Amino acid sequence: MLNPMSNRWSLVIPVKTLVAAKTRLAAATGPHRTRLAVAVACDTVSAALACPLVARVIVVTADPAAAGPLSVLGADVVPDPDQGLNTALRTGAAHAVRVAPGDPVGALQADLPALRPAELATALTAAAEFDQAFVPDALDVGTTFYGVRAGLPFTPRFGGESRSRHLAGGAKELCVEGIESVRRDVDTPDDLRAAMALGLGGHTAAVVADLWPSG
Ligand SMILES: Nc1nc2c(ncn2[C@@H]2O[C@H](COP(=O)(O)OP(=O)(O)OP(=O)(O)O)[C@@H](O)[C@H]2O)c(=O)[nH]1
Ligand SMILES: C=C(OP(=O)(O)O)C(=O)O
Repeated sequence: MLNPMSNRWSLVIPVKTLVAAKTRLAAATGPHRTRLAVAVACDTVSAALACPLVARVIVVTADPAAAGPLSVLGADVVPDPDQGLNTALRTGAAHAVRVAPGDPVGALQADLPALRPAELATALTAAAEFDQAFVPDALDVGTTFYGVRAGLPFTPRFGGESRSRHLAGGAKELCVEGIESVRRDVDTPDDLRAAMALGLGGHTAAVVADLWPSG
């Protein structure tokens, strides 16, 4: 049964098969690339689970090397049908609706290693005011969060320049202060430096310390 009063979210976090992940960081990370990808996902999932407005995190992945550590952290893991990012997100959302039909459903990128639970709570509180809403990435080109009210169609349009597609799809762009860590996705070495300036989570900080011991 729908619970229109629920303000706790089901969050779907997609994690790509590690052998194909974080390719834009390959030159900077060498053999540590997949380790970094897992660490970044672990920090994202840990921060999401620590957010008081998050009821559950559903990770969608086909990769057992990601599924293991993320389920230990407390995420539910759903198999990825391997038909692209938005299909993975819809699969996770369908699981969320089966488990908790009265809760709003959001999609959060897995590459937010500086994510702060309180900043995620600010974004989720703002999102709850709208039927569908999204948070643009730090460059105002992509998207880091997309969410819908309970019972409404979940239509993510992630991939590349997704900010404009989410706008065109009628989602409200959330322009709120104090959500820098929600917007700070990491795809390139410059992104990683920017996330370091915000403050990395412990998993990612440990890999970065091994990569660049002199800081
Ligand atoms: N489950 C799942 N997650 C995906 C898929 N494609 C992308 N993702 C996730 O979506 C987010 C954005 O992914 P991308 O930017 O396309 O890929 P990336 O691995 O982060 O980086 P690049 O290899 O440099 O493009 C990350 O959280 C990925 O783990 C997919 O097909 N399935
Ligand atoms: C998938 C996306 O981002 P990126 O490829 O930059 O991680 C997106 O912003 O929709």
